[in-house]
Amino acid sequence: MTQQPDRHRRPSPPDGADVPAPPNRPGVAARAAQLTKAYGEGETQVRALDAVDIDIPRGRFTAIMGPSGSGKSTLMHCLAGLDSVTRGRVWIAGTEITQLKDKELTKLRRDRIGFVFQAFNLLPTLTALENITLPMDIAGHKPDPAWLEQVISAVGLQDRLKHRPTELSGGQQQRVACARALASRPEIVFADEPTGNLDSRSGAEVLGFLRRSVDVLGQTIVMVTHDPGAASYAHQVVFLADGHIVDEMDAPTPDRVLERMKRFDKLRTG
Ligand SMILES: Nc1ncnc2c1ncn2[C@@H]1O[C@H](COP(=O)(O)OP(=O)(O)OP(=O)(O)O)[C@@H](O)[C@H]1O
Repeated sequence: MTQQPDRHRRPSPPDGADVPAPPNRPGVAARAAQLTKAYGEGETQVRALDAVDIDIPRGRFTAIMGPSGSGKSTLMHCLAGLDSVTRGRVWIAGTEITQLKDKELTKLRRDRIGFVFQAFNLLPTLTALENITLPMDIAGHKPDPAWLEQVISAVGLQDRLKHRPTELSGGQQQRVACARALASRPEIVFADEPTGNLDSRSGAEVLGFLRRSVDVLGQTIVMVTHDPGAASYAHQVVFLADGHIVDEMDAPTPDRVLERMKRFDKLRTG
């Protein structure tokens, strides 16, 4: 259980030299190089991310943690092509998304990325199954029946497929949202506080499913969370502070993550 602080970081190339390579290695699902995101201008400018280098390993569950305002959501949004970058480059597998036009980016997000948010965002008039396949139906893609069955059985929703969201518990609704994110077999799934609206038991069910979707179904997941217990379901945790990656932890436990987070509090108050 050793920490490997440099595993996902790459040395920063000097300006104009050694342009970072696209992540052709099969082990890298997403990469950011010198990713900087600033909001606003002049004296009121906030640098939410400051020259971040990160590789997201394929087939692993990565949690992103850090104090409030450290840049977690901004990092996730920039990696997923939901937000533009101020400087730097981002790839999803071999595709540099910071070079794509809006339409191409929309298509890439639809076809290659899955999303799970704190709000379940299910359509109330559709059944669970219809919600799960909706993005693929809109895109005109047919789900692979064997894969869909695997995903539905992994989330434990076989008996609930004809129910509408109001007939499901919060945990079940979020499991529908997870199945929807995985239905198209995306290259990477981004989850932003997926258990933020759930009680601890339902949260554990959802996190257990996310972990199984990596271990059993071979998916890649990146999750932003405030909760050390949630982060402990991941294979590794990346810690952000003030827009920088400041630490990483393999095989996290709730206690070790909590201890690490306390050190941020001490820095702030001490
Ligand atoms: N649209 C925006 N306009 C201006 N500043 C923003 C905007 N979005 C984020 N910021 C600022 O960027 C910094 C990083 O924000 P971000 O939401 O990424 O942090 P976070 O770690 O996800 O925070 P939290 O844990 O509170 O959700 C913060 O200082 C925030 O106020």
